[in-house]
Amino acid sequence: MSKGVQLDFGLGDAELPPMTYIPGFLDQARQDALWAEAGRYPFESPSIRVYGKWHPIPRQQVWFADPGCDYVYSSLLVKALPWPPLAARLRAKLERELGFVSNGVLVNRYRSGEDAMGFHSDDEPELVPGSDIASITLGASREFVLKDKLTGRRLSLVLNSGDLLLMHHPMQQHWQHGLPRCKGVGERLNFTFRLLTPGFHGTAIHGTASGSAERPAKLTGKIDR
Ligand SMILES: O=C(O)CCC(=O)C(=O)O
Ligand SMILES: [Fe+2]
Repeated sequence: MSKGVQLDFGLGDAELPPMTYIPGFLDQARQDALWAEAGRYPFESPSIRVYGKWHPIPRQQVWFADPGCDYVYSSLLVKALPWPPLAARLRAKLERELGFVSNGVLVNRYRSGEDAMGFHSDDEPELVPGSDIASITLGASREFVLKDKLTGRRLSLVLNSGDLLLMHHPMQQHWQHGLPRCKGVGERLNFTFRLLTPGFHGTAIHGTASGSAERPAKLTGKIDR
C-alpha cells in the first residue's frame, strides 16, 4: 500500500488542511493507459452565468458515475455517464489499496496553462456528509493553491503526473482550493473521485441524454469556477 508523504508548510498540524499526499501513486504505464483512454472522453466546456453574462468554463470536464449519481457542479446539472474501463479500474484501486470508496469521478481537462479553476470548496449537498475526495493528476505539473476561509492565508503545492491528493473531511468546510493559470505549460488532466448520495437529483437514466443542463436560477451567477 502507498504511504502518504508529510507536507511541510512550516506550520503546526492543527493549522494544516487535512490532506494526504501520495506522490507517484500511478506508475508510468497506468498513467499512459489512462491518458490514452481520456483521449476518447466526451469532454465539454459548458457555459455558466456569472453576473448575468454567459461564459464557457476555462477548462473541459466530464462526469462518470453510478446510476442515480447526477451532480450539480459549477451551477450545472451534470448527468452521470457510465464508467469507462480504466477510470473504473482506478476507482477499484483506490478502494482496494486505501479503503477509499467513491461512486463518481469528475475529470477536468486543462488544455494549456490558460485553463484554470477558481477558488472553491467541494461542498455540494449531494456529496455524502463526511466523505473525502481523491484527486489524481496526469500530464503537466501545476500549482494547487489552498486558501483558509477564515484567515485568507494561502498554501500551495505542485501536483505532478501520477500524484494522488486525498482531501479529507472536514477540509472543504475550512479551506478553498483552486488551480491558477500558469503560462507555458501543456495539457493536464485531473480526476476527482467523489461519493454522492444516489438519487439526490431524482432517477438517472444512462444513455444519450448526457451533458449538462442549467440548474435552477437561484444558484447561477455566484460561482466563478
Ligand atoms: O484540477 C485540480 O487539481 C482540482 C480540481 C478540483 O478542484 C475539482 O474538480 O473540484
Ligand atoms: Fe475542487
